[in-house]
Amino acid sequence: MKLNTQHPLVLAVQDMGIDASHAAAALVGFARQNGCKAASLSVEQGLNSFVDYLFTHPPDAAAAAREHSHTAAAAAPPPKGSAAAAAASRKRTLAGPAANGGYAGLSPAAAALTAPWNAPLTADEEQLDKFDLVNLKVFGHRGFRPQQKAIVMQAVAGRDLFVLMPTGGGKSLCYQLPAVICRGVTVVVCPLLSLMQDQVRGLCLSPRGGVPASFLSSQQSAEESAAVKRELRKARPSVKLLYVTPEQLVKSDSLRGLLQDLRGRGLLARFVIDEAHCVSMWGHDFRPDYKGLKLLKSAFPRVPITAVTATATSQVQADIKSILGISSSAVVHQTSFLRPNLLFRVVPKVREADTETDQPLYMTNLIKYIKAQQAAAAAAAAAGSSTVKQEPGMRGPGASAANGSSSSSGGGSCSGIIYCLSRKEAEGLADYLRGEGLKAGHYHAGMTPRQRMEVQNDFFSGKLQLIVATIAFGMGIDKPDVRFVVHFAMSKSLEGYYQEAGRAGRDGQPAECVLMFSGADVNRLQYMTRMSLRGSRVALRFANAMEQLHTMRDYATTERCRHAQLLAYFGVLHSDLPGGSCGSSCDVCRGEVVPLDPAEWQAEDEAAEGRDAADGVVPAGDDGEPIELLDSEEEDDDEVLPEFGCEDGAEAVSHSGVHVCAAGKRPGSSSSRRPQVDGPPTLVGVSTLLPL
Ligand SMILES: Nc1ncnc2c1ncn2[C@@H]1O[C@H](COP(=O)(O)OP(=O)(O)OP(=O)(O)O)[C@@H](O)[C@H]1O
Repeated sequence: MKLNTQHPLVLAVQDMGIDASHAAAALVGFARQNGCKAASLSVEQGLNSFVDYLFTHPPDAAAAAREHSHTAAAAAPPPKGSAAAAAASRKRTLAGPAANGGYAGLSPAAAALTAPWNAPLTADEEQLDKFDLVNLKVFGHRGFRPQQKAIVMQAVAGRDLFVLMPTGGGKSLCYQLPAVICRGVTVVVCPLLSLMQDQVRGLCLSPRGGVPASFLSSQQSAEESAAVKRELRKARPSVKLLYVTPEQLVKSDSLRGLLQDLRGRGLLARFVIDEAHCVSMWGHDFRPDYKGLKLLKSAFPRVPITAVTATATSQVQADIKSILGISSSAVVHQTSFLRPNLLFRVVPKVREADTETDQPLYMTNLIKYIKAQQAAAAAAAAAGSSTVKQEPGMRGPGASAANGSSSSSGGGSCSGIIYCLSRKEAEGLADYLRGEGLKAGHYHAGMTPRQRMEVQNDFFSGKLQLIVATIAFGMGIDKPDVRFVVHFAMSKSLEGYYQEAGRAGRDGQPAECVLMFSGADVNRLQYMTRMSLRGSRVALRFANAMEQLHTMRDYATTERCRHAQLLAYFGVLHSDLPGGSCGSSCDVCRGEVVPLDPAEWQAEDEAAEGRDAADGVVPAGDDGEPIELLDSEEEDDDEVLPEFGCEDGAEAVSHSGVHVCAAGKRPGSSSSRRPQVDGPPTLVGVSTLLPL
């Protein structure tokens, strides 16, 4: 390694489990031996000093100026010609290292550069209040979206909160920003391990310097979780956000003991219940362990709670509040559910064979649709436009080939997600699309965590343009430029559909959500629901699941503004869409409905009734594979299985807490399946090299 000795070197280390400080010391020693001025400091030192600064220094220009003169006086002159010298010559240095006791051996200007949020403030920045300043410097946002700031302010004031925002609305900031500002640790309950890992990685590796975050999971090694716990026991833990699964929080006495210890020291800032709809059995993704979270209010009565979800009807909201013990008068923040940039369409899944390809017509149309989308994106990129105007007369994949041209694009890249009902269907369709020259990958819960991570990364990097997936894909996926989401088969509920479809167009640019409707798919879902939830113990849930399925079917088969139907379902039609229809953001309002054949799904419905009377038949999809209503990595999670295993080793399918045993088997308490996980290494710390 050759070092540039002209520049001082700062090694910022976040030590939360891995022994990064040893590595840092070794590197610093090496750098010094090679004539470099070098020092190490912790990333969290920078963040803490910034937060401390905000509390001790009101953001007015005079105070900032005083701080500047104080730090400037204390500063040792940085080496001439260095970046640090340039920084020191700029107007003001925000971070007061002397006051905050950090950065031994570094000049303030050099210290300021070690974490970008400590960089000198511009005159404009000095006018910002602490919320705007943290939003800008730590999260990189120039402003707040509707409701975000009010939520953040109330969180910092210690209120219980209920946050209801659509997919991609910006819910994470509503608890991550208060976590940065507030003293102590914010505990985030998160349903999926992969989601926790993504969030922690995103926070720690932020280009703006990172927010110290970590997680506890049963899939960590003992050393890793011990290191995280050791950090939490410190007088001043560096971790600002700690992610845990509901299972851990409910079942682990030692974790709760640790949290009680933090609470006793005034260092437990808040509980956040992410995907809070999982708490309610009326929600579309009920998960029994979430119900156990009712213990939080009794065990930690003074610790505020934020419940966060993208989908909750008023019944589900009431249920969540009652279970979590959030007072009914707690502030509910609900932003508009209207996503006007999304164009909703429903198209028939025409099964007749295409005479040219011998494939069902819906396959031909799907290919044409995707290629047309890509062509339009390329054309838009070539024309230097970031969007392509949605032209009347354009159709989704169920329409005739002649109409299969594109309707939306957000520029050069054209990513899409295609949701399937079963793993086999997802694999088969991805294969088929690749055969057609499309860059497609598949994703489902049957893949190893490493395989899933690879596919996800390829999708993010653009190596793959299409992901063909079961519903295992998507929660927490923050890819802004997904231009279309096609449902190859309908979802099991309208809430699920809106959440999945809502992964399109998170950047606010035009995007399409196309549902390929077929009576056969209604039948598949209906039959599987019957099989999975029948029995007296779950009678209510069964009835609820069927109602959800029928609401979904009605969405597809009713010729009424699609946006209006969705908003009415969430009970916000009048506030979000005062005119009662979107005007031009759905096939109905654009007069582009491709007619469905009512006889098809009505006949299927009756057929399903008939089949349901016949007993003991394992429901199967077109491909002969059992249909997966439910597809979650959690089925491989040994935190979940013990409570929901099946008798006699019968195969258990699990998704979001709904466990299905093979016909005739009762749910039991087997913990025999302990999966091998070969996922990516658990992230408990990061280190960053920052040359000055
Ligand atoms: N104030 C803001 N300004 C600019 N971008 C923002 C702002 N708030 C959030 N974002 C961005 O919006 C995107 C979506 O945010 P986030 O992931 O929090 O959505 P979400 O509501 O949690 O969605 P989901 O329900 O899908 O998880 C992210 O890329 C985030 O950085």
